This record gives sequence, C-alpha cells and structure tokens, in this order.
Amino acid sequence: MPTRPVIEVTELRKSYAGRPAVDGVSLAVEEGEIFGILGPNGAGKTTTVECVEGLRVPDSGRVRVTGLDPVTEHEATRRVLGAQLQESELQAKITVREALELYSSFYPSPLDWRPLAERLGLTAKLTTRFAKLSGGQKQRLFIALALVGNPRAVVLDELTTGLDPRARRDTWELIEDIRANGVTVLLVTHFMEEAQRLCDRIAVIDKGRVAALDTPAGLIRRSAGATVISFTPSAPLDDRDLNALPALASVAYKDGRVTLSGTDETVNAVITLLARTRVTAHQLRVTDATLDDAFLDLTKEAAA
Ligand SMILES: Nc1ncnc2c1ncn2[C@@H]1O[C@H](COP(=O)(O)OP(=O)(O)OP(=O)(O)O)[C@@H](O)[C@H]1O
Repeated sequence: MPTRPVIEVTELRKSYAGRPAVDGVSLAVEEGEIFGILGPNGAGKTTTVECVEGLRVPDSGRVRVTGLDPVTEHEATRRVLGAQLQESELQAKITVREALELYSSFYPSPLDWRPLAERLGLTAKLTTRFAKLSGGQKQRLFIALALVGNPRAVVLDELTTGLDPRARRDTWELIEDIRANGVTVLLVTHFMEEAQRLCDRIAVIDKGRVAALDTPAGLIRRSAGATVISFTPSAPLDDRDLNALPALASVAYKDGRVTLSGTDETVNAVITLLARTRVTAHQLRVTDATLDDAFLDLTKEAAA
C-alpha cells in the first residue's frame, strides 16, 4: 500500500507586496527521503519551507505535514517537524547544555539529548556558551535542537553555508545518519555537490515555480548538455564545423582546449570531424555533466 507523503505542498502561492515569491509550487516528500530544494537567489526556496514550517501563511494552495495544516495546527506540526533555528534565536550566553535541556522541555516525548550531543560531537562543549562556539559547532547545535523533539521530519535551510570543507563533509555524514535513523529530511541548499551527494530527489525552484523535479541523475540526463567532451586539438578547428555538430548544447574554448556539451551523438560527430580534418585530439575526455551544469541549464532563462 503506498504510504502518504510526509510533506505535501500543492499549488502553493505567496506574494510579498503584490510580487509573487512562490507562484504555484507543488511537491511531495516521501517518508525516509532526503529531498533537496535547489534554486538561484530569491527563487522562493525559503518562503516555501517557511510555509511548510507554518512560519508564513500561504495566500493560496495547500500544505500538509503528516496530514497536519502547519498554520491551523501549528503546535501539532511542531511536534512532528523539526526546524533549524536562525542564529538570532539563541541567546549568546546560553550554554550548549542549557539549550539542549530547554528545547527538550518543549516536546512531549523528546530524545535523550546526551547521546544526541555525543553523536554530534558536542559533548566536550556542553558548558560552552553559544557565542563562543565556532560556526561548525553552532550548526551542530542547531541540528541537535532540530532533532531533540524526536521529529518525523526535519527542515534544514542552508545548513552548510559558511562551513569549511571538512565541517561540511562531517555535516553531510550527519544528515545521512539522521536519515538512517528514520527521519525524513527537507534540505534547502546552494551547493550542487551537496545536493548531488545527499538528495534522493531534488526540486529545482526558479522564479517561484518548480523548474524540474527528479533524482540528481535524472536532472543531469534531462539537461540539454548531459555529456561533456573536451580535448586539445593539434590544429585549430573551424567554428562553423563545431557549431554544426548535432545536439550541441554549448561550446567553449580556453587555453587551447575545446569543451563541448551535448549528447552521445555530439561525441560521435566530433570524433568523425576530427578524423575527417586529420586533427589529433590530445587529452580527450568524455564525462557526464555535473549537477552544476544541469542546474545552469535548467535555470538559464533567469540569468538571461
Ligand atoms: N518578508 C519579505 N518581505 C518582502 N519580500 C520578501 C520577504 N521574504 C522574501 N521576499 C522576497 O521574495 C522572494 C523569494 O525569497 P526567498 O527568501 O523565498 O528566496 P530564496 O530562494 O530562499 O533565496 P536565497 O537563495 O537568496 O535565500 C525574493 O524576491 C525576496 O526578496
């Protein structure tokens, strides 16, 4: 029997001063998923998740979290949906232990915060005041506070922004760990590598709408330049020959190197072109496009 999605957003709309920030977003997050929301600045990602959290009231559309309306059933929603705090929401002088105890007291059946603090590497910091924590330690505390209520799902908005590469990787492991413990994760991120590595499915939001919704591999496959071929030619190639290649999505030259994106058909045609013009391709590489490439392709009209 199909299970009901943990988070359901249907035709969500929200305007600020008459300007639509979210303009008909629909998505459903299934139990146990890590679901990513990706999009350019100002695309409407935070507004969408704030409606899911019940922090904003939609103009129209429907939002449900385990069947609950986050606005009219706010308290009940808070018990099933853990939300990451903003930095301004914690007092500078509160210690890690006090924050964990305080937030545990808000929930009817909280987790024991001690093993949670241990799992998040916060045990040595229990008596440290919030203001004295490093950026990575603050993020860990925010994750702990989002999880301490023992929620079924958690919303994490730009969790790793500002972290160094090691702290970011540690945080990714934590998110995988959270999911392994049965918690559904809704993740807003700007980092393609993060989305590609962590998310089961991603909604690309652009100008308040869902531009694409698929697995990371599916998003790459559906972008125009899914295959990338690059090489350094032994002699210059004719621009017209390159631009006439079938299914060509992009062509770029840099430091004597040619990089083309397209499909397998493009690759075969390049190889034929090289043979015909007797040009040798040095350091020829054929790779799949990255999520970065797919993202730029899926949102390119916004930048145009
Ligand atoms: N409280 C507000 N009052 C007025 N306009 C707002 C408010 N919050 C957001 N907006 C506007 O709504 C649009 C969507 O903002 P939102 O924060 O949802 O985007 P985002 O995708 O999360 O962006 P970012 O990646 O930059 O965080 C933006 O144009 C923003 O300026």
